[in-house]
Amino acid sequence: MTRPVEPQPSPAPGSDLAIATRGLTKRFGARAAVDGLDLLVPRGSVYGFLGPNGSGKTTTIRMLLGLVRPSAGTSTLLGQPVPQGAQLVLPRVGSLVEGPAFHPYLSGRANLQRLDAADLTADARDSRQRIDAALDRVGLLATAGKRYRAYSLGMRQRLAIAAALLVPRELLVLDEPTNGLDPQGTREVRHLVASLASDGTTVFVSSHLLSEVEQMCTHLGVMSDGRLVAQGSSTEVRGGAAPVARILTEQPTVAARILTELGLVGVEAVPGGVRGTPDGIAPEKIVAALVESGVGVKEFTVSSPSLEDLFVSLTGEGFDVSG
Ligand SMILES: Nc1ncnc2c1ncn2[C@@H]1O[C@H](COP(=O)(O)OP(=O)(O)OP(=O)(O)O)[C@@H](O)[C@H]1O
Repeated sequence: MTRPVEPQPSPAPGSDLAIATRGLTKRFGARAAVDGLDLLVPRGSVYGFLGPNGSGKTTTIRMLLGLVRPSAGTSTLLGQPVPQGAQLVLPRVGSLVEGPAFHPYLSGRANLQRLDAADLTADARDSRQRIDAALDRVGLLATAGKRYRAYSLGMRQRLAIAAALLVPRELLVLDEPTNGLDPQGTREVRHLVASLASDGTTVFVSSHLLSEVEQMCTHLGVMSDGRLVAQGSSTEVRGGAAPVARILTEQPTVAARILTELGLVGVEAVPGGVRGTPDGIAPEKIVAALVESGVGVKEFTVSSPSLEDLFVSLTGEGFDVSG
């Protein structure tokens, strides 16, 4: 049996991390839904937890929040081990996993009042102030008197986030917050996440929609089949993708031979020409070699693959980029 880690009263080493896991694993029967995850989520980041459906994102979030017991591994939230220190840290963590059940015939404000009243740790005397602050934070103060059923999809999701903000939070964990939203609702949630992050709240947001994550995240973690296949700042993750040289020419066979002789990697034919990974070979050297061999170069470009190309190569699956 492993020794339980004691809750720590003061920030632990590594407290610059809002979330840290080591070997976090969840098995359902013989199958590992989450397999040996080492998450590193810096405080103050907006961390996009990306992966196709079924790759293990929700199971990971449920373990982080103490909703499901890991089969192996450890986690800390805001420097506290979970589940051991959960009672100390979870009040500082807001989450949106399945979303609260709202009453359609009550107003946004009345719905928050019900949730606030159910929180036995909250002082009832400050209820009005707390609810107004949460509504204001998500931009719903002016429409707080409208019935929930009259809210747009984006307003409903913002109200769900307001419910998570009834007490001040250092970390927000949002599971697919724009799932099922229309483009306007998606924009509203995206702006809200950006504005929460600008106040210093760390946001951990899962998504299978690349377009969402790309625009709002400072850091990315990419899941594929239960494993974390890439992690780091958005720049670092992008930097992991080698640039590709593309040459438009009417002599693709000769061009391909020259590129291969020069040492480019993965040289292949593309419509109208060839492409390959320069692997450190200077662009001017490539062009010079082609021209010296009499290859007519109509166009030459060196570019990094798009984030989508990268994810397809990491996960073997396409991402829905429609937003
Ligand atoms: N309670 C459970 N019992 C058995 N298998 C489960 C259970 N919960 C999840 N799984 C399986 O674990 C895998 C990961 O599921 P999970 O919901 O974590 O993925 P996800 O990345 O969040 O995908 P989605 O966006 O579709 O929810 C899936 O194959 C799922 O069927």
